[in-house]
Amino acid sequence: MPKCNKRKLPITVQTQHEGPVSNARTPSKSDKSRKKAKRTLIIQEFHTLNKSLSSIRKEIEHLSRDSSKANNKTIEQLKKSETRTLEKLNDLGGLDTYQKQSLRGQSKISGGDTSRWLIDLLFKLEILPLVNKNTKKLELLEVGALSPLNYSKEFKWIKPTCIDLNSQHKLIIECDFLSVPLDTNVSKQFPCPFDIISLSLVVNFEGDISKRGDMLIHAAKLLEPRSGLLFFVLPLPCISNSRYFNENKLLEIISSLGMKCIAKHHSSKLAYYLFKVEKSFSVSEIKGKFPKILIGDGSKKNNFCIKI
Ligand SMILES: C[S@@+](CC[C@H](N)C(=O)[O-])C[C@H]1O[C@@H](n2cnc3c(N)ncnc32)[C@H](O)[C@@H]1O
Repeated sequence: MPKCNKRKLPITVQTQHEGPVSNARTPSKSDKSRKKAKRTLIIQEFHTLNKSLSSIRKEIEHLSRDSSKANNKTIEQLKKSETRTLEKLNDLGGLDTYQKQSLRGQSKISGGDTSRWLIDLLFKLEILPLVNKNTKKLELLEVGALSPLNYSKEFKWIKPTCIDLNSQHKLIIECDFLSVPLDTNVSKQFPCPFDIISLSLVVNFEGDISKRGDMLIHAAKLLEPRSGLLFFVLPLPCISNSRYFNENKLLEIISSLGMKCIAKHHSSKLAYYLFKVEKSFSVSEIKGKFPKILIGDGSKKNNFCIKI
């Protein structure tokens, strides 16, 4: 059974332990908010460094195609920046620490485990519960799973396949979503097509804007034709405050991938969507249709984008 190709992690993973936990007293409210602020800072810093690393590596790749002297000098400088960025990521504790901080903060920072929004919706849409005992369980692919138990209350109806670039549990398959094979015969680990794919706070984690587009394309291809559901969550500022992206652009991309939005919700921090597959699409027809172009400028805006 071919194993899913592991993507090289951008960092040498090195776990940093938090300071000793004192049992002497119950943590006060200010202790908790200090910890929460620290967690948020680590997560934000990790995202920023990860994004810089992606841009630096893309630039090196681009310049390496032309081996002029001037380019060689710039490449050398870029490689130094790459090393410095990797060192900073290492100092933060790497992807492992980022994930542990994200997991601890899942209920607070993300405003709750996002899977609960999906589950409530599946009940509202009468997709759950599965009333007929003989009905096959829903095959769900959870990408970027920090715990294999997010759907434990629904195990009688839902069969999750959990993956992550850096697995935190033996039930989470360590692999890159983009290498999940489309054909079940290639690997029994992945029972595609899937009824549901969860891309919750994963696409914004990827620093390369073209790979973000590739993730949406891959999700659309892996879903059950005409009924598959894509659960998609982004931090709200990605669609509400970006120079290059907004909800209209997201929905245009989704529509060109043959899907339509059947539900959405904006919390104070996150934008939740449920997209449903309606028809097939051709990758060659949509490639190049969604470039990075300025939608609206402003000093307080961010640069989030998804490119196809
Ligand atoms: C913010 S964290 C976890 C998000 C979690 N799903 C949630 O909703 O709270 C993002 C996770 O996505 C994982 N990830 C990012 N890109 C991935 C990819 N291409 N394949 C698999 N996992 C990926 C990262 O390793 C990280 O653990």
